Amino acid sequence: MDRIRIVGGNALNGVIPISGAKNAALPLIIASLLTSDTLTLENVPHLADVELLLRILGNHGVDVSVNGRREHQNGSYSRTIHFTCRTIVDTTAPYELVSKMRASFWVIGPLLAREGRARVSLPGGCAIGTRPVDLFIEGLTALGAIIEIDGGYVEARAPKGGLVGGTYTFPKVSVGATHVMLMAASLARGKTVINNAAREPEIVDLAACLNAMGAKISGAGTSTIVIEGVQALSGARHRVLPDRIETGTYAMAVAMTGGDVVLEGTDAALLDTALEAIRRAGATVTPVENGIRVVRNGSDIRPVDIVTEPFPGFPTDLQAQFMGLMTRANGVSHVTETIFENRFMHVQELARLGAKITLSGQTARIDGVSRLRGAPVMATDLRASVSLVIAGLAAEGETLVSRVYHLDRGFERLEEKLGRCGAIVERISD
Ligand SMILES: CC(=O)N[C@H]1[C@@H](OP(=O)(O)OP(=O)(O)OC[C@H]2O[C@@H](n3ccc(=O)[nH]c3=O)[C@H](O)[C@@H]2O)O[C@H](CO)[C@@H](O)[C@@H]1O
Ligand SMILES: C=C(OP(=O)(O)O)C(=O)O
Repeated sequence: MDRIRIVGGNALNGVIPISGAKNAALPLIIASLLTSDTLTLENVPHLADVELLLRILGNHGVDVSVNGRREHQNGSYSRTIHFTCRTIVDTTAPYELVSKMRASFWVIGPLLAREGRARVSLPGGCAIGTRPVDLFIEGLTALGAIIEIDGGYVEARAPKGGLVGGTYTFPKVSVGATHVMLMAASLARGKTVINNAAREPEIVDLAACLNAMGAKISGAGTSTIVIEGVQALSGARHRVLPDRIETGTYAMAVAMTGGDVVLEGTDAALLDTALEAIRRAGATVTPVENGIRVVRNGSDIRPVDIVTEPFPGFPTDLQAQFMGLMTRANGVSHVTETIFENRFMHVQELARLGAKITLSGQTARIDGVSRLRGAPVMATDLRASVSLVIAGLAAEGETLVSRVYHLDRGFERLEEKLGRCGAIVERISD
């Protein structure tokens, strides 16, 4: 199993190209199930999660053709992928595939809308909480679906004549269930109103792509989304938006090590709250043409308290990385996690590097230390694993991160991107 070896202590200087967003690419790829025409997606990142989803869609009858691999001078590459699903050949998404990644559960929306039935295994994904699917079931039921859970599978049927528009108010904000409602309601008869919808940029990106395919969605990016159902969707061409979590991760890495880096191909507006927290921690963060420049030269890292919240709040997917940064702050900070009940597994691994963190319920108190020391550590989930990389970059000596398959789910060519900016980071294949 691969490991990542880091020798800490170098500042980061240079340019880091930001890839297309994993969490936008996944629902966009799933949307290809909604049409018999070709959906073309540009800027699709090369990640384990994307490759797995391509396999899952192949199982449903989607023909996938990858082209346009384009090397950039800075080491990123985007791919253009064409998806064509003339007919859905299988409406079952099996346990073996769905249990590996939570987003694969989202195929339930298009399968149900286009074929009138879906049998989808209960999902897996990062072990960061219980992650139930009750909101998906309630939302789809509001569109007339009849749903049962049997043998670990969610079995859903549309009423005769297909899904019908309805009104659903989410009792709690859910990104995934909002994606699924957008896809399902786009092909329902009549009008759907979703209240307390997720407002994440990835929702806006999916709505834009669906509208390019002929859907009639308004209000994406606000709490109320209205969808006028249409009879069929057509093909379209759409570019995946930049990855705001990858952007924030590298911005925090620079704030941690010091240095001067331009994050290229991204947009500060996607992560205002996180960038503001990085500024308060002492880095200079400036939007520049086609990206963001992050600089910290000499100044201390200041302690900053954060609380994770749905967009536009501080993203839970940057919580572990920010905690990594705070381990070196010149004072006490607090990190409160409100989205997932078990997203603190990086705490004990950061402690191996010398971090001082105490947990009390959903809040971590971080007593900043003046130095971290390299150590063997274990990745426990996707974002936790990259928080260990950030800490390792600033630690004295060697840090060895094991279980890097977690990292490969969401960070494209991480060691190459950091290496080009002066970090000593390499992958060791045993
Ligand atoms: C592939 C992808 O885009 N994943 C992101 C997505 O995950 P995901 O879409 O799974 O996250 P949700 O927004 O649905 O989850 C938010 C909260 O709602 C709860 N919930 C959700 C659905 C449900 O039926 N019942 C329920 O109780 C969850 O357990 C969690 O506590 O949004 C999360 C929150 O920003 C991010 O951390 C993930 O990176
Ligand atoms: C938690 C994440 O992914 P997933 O929802 O697929 O587990 C993530 O991207 O940080």
